[in-house]
Amino acid sequence: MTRPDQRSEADRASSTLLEVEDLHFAFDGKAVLKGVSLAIPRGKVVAILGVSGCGKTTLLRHFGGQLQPARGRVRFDGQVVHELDNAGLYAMRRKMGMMFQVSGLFSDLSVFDNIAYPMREHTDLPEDVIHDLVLMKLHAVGLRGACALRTRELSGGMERRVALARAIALDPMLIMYDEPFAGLDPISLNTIGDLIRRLNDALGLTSIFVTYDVSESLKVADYVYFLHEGVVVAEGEAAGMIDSDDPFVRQFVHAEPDGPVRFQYPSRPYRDELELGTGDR
Ligand SMILES: Nc1ncnc2c1ncn2[C@@H]1O[C@H](COP(=O)(O)OP(=O)(O)OP(=O)(O)O)[C@@H](O)[C@H]1O
Repeated sequence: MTRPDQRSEADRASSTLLEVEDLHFAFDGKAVLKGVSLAIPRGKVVAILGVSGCGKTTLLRHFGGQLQPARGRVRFDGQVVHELDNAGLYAMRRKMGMMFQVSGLFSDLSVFDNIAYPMREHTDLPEDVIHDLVLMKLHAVGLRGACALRTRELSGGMERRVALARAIALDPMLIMYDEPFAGLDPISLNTIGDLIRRLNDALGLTSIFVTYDVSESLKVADYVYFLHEGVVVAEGEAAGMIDSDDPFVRQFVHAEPDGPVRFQYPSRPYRDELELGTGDR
């Protein structure tokens, strides 16, 4: 018989698609992640927020197994990512779609062929099926009519949408977005935010995006984590963040220039600096 505490542990594990436990990582001796723990529930849209350089991309690269943790683990769909062999990693990555800030599309291929590319590489589907699937993916992002264009002919917002269609080409369980809103005009930005939400719900995905864009995150995500100096400093339902009195959340949500995230780069006391060269007084 299953004890209630065992059952709740099992329920939690099955409702969580990706779990990060006490993750540590350093680049050349410089600690970037210092014990990050978080959980991404199946079916939800989760935002990971933090200032530029706080380690968001580094964290995503652990999710995909591109980086190995110094300590701690990432568990995806029940498997510890850094314990997988090459075949295991390959199979896991088939379940993940990724959209980067830089689209990574092939500029000399058409929009159609960019979406067809992962299908041709990773499946044995016949061309007529690939044709219909590509049009479905493009339709989902509103760009079926653009299928014959070269990607170099696209605007930044359209390029991002094509990258999104490519990220869902192989019907992933999880889709990860690295700075999906960066550098977009307000209309394209809202379009991408709206697509992240709608595709997640319509396709039964789980979505994670890392960004510094608080206002868009609070509109799109179910749950948000705040990352700062290598750890999660705050988390909660997106809907409750505007009224939060957590100092870190307040600073971020209300874009206050100073607070727990310091305006000044760490330095000696200003008075000491000013007195340099003036001799003892
Ligand atoms: N390959 C690397 N080698 C050495 N240091 C790196 C490398 N990649 C990232 N870093 C450093 O690690 C820290 C975290 O970088 P990361 O790109 O994860 O941050 P981020 O929060 O995604 O920032 P941004 O939004 O600006 O991309 C930064 O200080 C960065 O300079």
